[in-house]
Amino acid sequence: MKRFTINSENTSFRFLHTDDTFLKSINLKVSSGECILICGKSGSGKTTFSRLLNGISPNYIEGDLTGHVETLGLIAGKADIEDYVPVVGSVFQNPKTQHFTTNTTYELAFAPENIGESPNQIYKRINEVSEELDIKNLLNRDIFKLSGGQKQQVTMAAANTLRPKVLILDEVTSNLDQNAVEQIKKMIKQKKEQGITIILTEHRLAWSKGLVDRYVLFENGQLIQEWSSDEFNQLTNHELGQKGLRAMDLSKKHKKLLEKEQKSVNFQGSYLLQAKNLTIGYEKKTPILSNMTIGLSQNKITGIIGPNGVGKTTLANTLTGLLKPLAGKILWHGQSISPKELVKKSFLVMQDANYQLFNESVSEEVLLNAKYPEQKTPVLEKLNLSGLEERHPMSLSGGQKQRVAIASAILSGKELIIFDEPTSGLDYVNMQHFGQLLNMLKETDAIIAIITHDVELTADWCDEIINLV
Ligand SMILES: Nc1ncnc2c1ncn2[C@@H]1O[C@H](COP(=O)(O)OP(=O)(O)OP(=O)(O)O)[C@@H](O)[C@H]1O
Ligand SMILES: Nc1ncnc2c1ncn2[C@@H]1O[C@H](COP(=O)(O)OP(=O)(O)OP(=O)(O)O)[C@@H](O)[C@H]1O
Repeated sequence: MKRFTINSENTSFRFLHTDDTFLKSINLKVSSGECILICGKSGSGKTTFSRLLNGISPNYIEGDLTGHVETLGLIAGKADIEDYVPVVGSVFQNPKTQHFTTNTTYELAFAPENIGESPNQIYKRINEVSEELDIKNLLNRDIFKLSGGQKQQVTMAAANTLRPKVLILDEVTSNLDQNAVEQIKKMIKQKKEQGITIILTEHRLAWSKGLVDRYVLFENGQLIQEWSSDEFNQLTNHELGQKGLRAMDLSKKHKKLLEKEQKSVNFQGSYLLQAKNLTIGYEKKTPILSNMTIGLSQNKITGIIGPNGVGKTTLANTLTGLLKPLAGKILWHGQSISPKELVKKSFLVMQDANYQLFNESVSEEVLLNAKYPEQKTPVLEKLNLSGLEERHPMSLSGGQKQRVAIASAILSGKELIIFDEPTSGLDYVNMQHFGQLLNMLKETDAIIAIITHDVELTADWCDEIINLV
């Protein structure tokens, strides 16, 4: 009888303290060297299922598991989490939750050290894996001082140091630029040739072309459809959209995006917020971006794009007053404005929603400092969060957390709202709804900027683009 690397038979799972079984009777068999992509709307159960494959559930995220699910002979519910460590490498949706150390090199050394390897072996592994992903420049750095994309790359490398036979990658490209995505694609191709089994859970599908053998669709905790890559490639964007999925072909959107680029700022124009000769960074000696002149308007959505580590988040921190400029001026209605005043006027939705969810329930979270509390119900409805008002924000799926942070920003009524990678956990439908909310926000005269690597979001919803290089 053929032995599968992953074998799930009638797997069902009910979260602790909940009444209903969430995952329902999942059947999936995956062979060695296969690459499977699990797609589906935000909250459909992609992460919940993948956690049964790497031991996180039910070991850490507890619940009632029935049926049978095994990964390389390790049976969920019976095997300890330590048994999975050497053979299953995982990258979680939010890299922050999985760092064990504060230095990138220590982070890569962590797993091999734990299984008692010699310093020489560890050094060799770090060397190999950082070369493979082209991240040698990120070694020996403070993890907390990395950009979002850089963190994602280090986490990807750390998941690979032990050369696991199965890789579970939860939205690994959501914060990455084109170049970094290409490195990851190259690596996955090599892994497949070596017989490694790969499970991707993704909303952005375009990058997976030519890489994935089978696509499976989750909906409301059920696996409802399966396609070969050929079958999937034949689906039109319209058909994908009907299933709540994003487009496979982004070339037209790319072109449209580049046409929108904001070439230079005309100070005669109506830029409410202007930055003149702005130099930003964390230390005077090593500025991140120098002598920039840019403007943000009311009634327009400005996309801020550029490669990983170029300084997009640093710019957002500066424009919202969290970081002092190293040189240059920020003007509001033509008048100089201090960082303290900027803080009062602005709301920054951070790249990692975990950093800004502090309350006990979704409702409390979105109403904290809300200027428009009466808009709570329609905004939550638009963001598909109705029914989750009493849930603890930390028990939500990645995309749901992201939408809670977005709802807080919209209800805050602040004059300047910057979203840092707001769509990393969002499916097609939620992305469109988010875009529609942005259009409504435009009418309130708020200044809206979006930092993103999401081509679809930028091409569809941004009126102007600031391309940082
Ligand atoms: N500990 C928990 N208790 C109760 N419900 C939970 C818990 N963790 C997750 N859920 C719910 O289970 C559902 C599936 O979540 P999951 O993270 O698997 O979704 P997902 O498809 O990966 O979504 P996303 O694309 O947003 O990451 C969501 O509705 C989520 O709120
Ligand atoms: N607290 C910090 N102290 C020092 N350097 C930092 C700090 N935070 C970020 N950096 C560095 O500043 C540079 C710009 O980072 P930033 O987060 O602004 O990039 P980004 O364009 O938003 O990248 P990404 O697309 O990967 O999110 C990076 O090289 C990063 O390593």
